[in-house]
Amino acid sequence: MNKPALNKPAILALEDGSVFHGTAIGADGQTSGEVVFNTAMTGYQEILTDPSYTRQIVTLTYPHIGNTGVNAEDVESGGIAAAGLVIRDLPLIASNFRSEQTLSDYLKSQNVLGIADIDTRRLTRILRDKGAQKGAILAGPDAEGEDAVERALEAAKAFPGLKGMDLAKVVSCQAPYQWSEGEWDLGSGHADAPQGEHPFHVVAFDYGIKRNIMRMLASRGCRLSVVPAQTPAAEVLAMNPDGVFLANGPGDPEPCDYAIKAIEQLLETDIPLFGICLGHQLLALASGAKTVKMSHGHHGANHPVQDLDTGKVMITSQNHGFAADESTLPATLRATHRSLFDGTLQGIERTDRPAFSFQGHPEASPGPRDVAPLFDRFVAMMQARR
Ligand SMILES: NC(=O)CC[C@H](N)C(=O)O
Repeated sequence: MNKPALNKPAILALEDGSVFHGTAIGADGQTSGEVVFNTAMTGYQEILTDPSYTRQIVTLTYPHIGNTGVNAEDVESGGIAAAGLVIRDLPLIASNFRSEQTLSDYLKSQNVLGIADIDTRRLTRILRDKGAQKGAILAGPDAEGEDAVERALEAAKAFPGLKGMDLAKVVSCQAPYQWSEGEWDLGSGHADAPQGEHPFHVVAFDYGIKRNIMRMLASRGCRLSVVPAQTPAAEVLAMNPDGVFLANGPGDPEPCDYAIKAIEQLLETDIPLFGICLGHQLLALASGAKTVKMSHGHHGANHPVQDLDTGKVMITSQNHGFAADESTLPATLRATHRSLFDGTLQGIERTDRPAFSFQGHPEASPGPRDVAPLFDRFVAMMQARR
């Protein structure tokens, strides 16, 4: 059974003074972070393990979360990265042929807090109207006692906020590694992708990289060397890459000066560059544009994004709270995509060399695949340079 037997209390408090009382479904204790809502109807496991959610507490607008349990194959990184989970209802039973553990047990085993049985519609309306909020969850014994609400509110207000926070270097790998696993398949799972005689050597900066991005590159004939976020450009060039990939990642892109400097230097070469999410924002910054903090960001799996050249609309998965500011693009950058929700810049390319980037990202197995052609484009750029 999924339901906590003892109905342990949990409290969620926001910086604006809002308080929600619910049930603890994960670890006991206290957590704080920026509270954001995600509108995806599926993929809670990919969301929780996306390193870009570091220091964020995620509430899912879809009411039933946990139905399909969790499994070892669908993780996007080594474990849960989100600072906490907020849901309406945890179903009684987790049922799926791939399920290995319940969501509740998974949260507990990773020492991550979760709160259920709260009005996530009320919460989402607050976040939509006031913007992402600093927040805190208290769960279990911490949520008991007369002063529990006061402590929760204090913890919420004490969170410093993500603006100015450099988290890429915090979540990045500490040493380089190789990646060869390809995209998931029902029969073979995550087998190593077959590589031709001359695979493209891609050096990927790990700012908080999601595994499925690496899989999509590997499945397109790339041999990946993943390097820590603070690796200098000279070290990357010494690895003789066919292309360089700039990963997604958490936090504010602006303070990542080491990354911006390395990208500036790589932009002086003719090596193709491809960036996603944080990597997109860093390419913009390294090219002379600016980034801004959005009010509640984009977090979901069905965001329409328009290709400005063809007019075609892609359905994309999104998770970002910062954005490259289109009004600051220098002459060397061209806008290629925009959000059809709110007009936010979603894609750019350099006009003077092979480099481009995109704000949305690919999800693991069930997610939208409209971004796949961007990966093909990167491979075509590397092919053209050979
Ligand atoms: N998914 C990402 O890479 C997010 C980038 C950045 N941390 C943001 O919130 O905008």
